[in-house]
Amino acid sequence: MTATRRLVIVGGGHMGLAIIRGLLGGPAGPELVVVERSAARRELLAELDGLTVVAHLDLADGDFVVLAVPPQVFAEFADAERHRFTPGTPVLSVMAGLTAETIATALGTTQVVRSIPNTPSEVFQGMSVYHAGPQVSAETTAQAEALLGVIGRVLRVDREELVDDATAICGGGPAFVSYIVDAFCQFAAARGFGEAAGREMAVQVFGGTATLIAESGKPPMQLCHEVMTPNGTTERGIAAFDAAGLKGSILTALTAAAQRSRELARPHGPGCAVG
Ligand SMILES: NC(=O)C1=CN([C@@H]2O[C@H](COP(=O)(O)OP(=O)(O)OC[C@H]3O[C@@H](n4cnc5c(N)ncnc54)[C@H](O)[C@@H]3O)[C@@H](O)[C@H]2O)C=CC1
Ligand SMILES: O=C(O)[C@@H]1CCC=N1
Repeated sequence: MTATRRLVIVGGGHMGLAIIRGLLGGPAGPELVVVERSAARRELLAELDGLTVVAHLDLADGDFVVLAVPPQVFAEFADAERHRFTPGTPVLSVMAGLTAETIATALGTTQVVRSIPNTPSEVFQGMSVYHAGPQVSAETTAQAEALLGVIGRVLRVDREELVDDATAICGGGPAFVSYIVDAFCQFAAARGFGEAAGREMAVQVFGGTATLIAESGKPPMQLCHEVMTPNGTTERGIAAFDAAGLKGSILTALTAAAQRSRELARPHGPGCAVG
């Protein structure tokens, strides 16, 4: 990223802030600027050392732009700001749904990398998936990959539509996992564990299992069966999952999320209003 003058992040919401926190905690890089239109949000962002917070976009040669506004406001943003972009302005979009072509056409730059990161980027445990088409230069691709690499792991895909599926798996994944962790915490609380103890157990089980899956290289269902002592306690629990169709529900949820990403590609289409 040596060629980059400033990293300009547009949108300092949940995802923008997770990226900013990750970048601020990583090795020294170019000047970091966030453009945020909400005054309350700017106040919160201003508490971070090493970050320049502004209300309005202003671009110069050498700036690398990260778009982290909701997809529903992108068209309005592009209408207001396209005059600041040149055909060579490098852009990394983290917006769900919107295709690189839509973004490139709206802003008048050919240099658009489309990605989907996730909130664990804040603690360097992100999982980002990106696509860079043939019109994107090697330099822009390398800058985008280097940025995402500071905040976690990065996977490049050669078909852009896979970014929609990765949006379900990686982008939304932390929400799906947190939802399940919450159920573990609820059970612990109902059985009389204090909140901290329930949280500690649940987090260590999820983190420990993720590490075990990664380090053992074993298929997840093999590890599942290694826990299921015949006629034991876990077998009873998995039978309850199967009876409730849990795995089917998870597949349905991932499919729905990926479908929503594809819907968001049509920002003015039915069902694409904010909220
Ligand atoms: N939250 C997440 O875990 C993930 C979000 N994303 C994507 O990141 C983007 C942002 O999502 P969130 O951070 O969750 O939303 P958010 O609503 O928390 O943040 C969006 C921020 O953009 C600001 N904003 C809106 N229009 C603006 C403009 N014209 N100029 C400057 N700032 C503007 C808002 O004030 C707000 O602070 C979305 O496109 C979403 O699809 C991608 C991956 C994961
Ligand atoms: O829910 C959303 O639309 C965004 C994209 C992936 C995670 N959050």
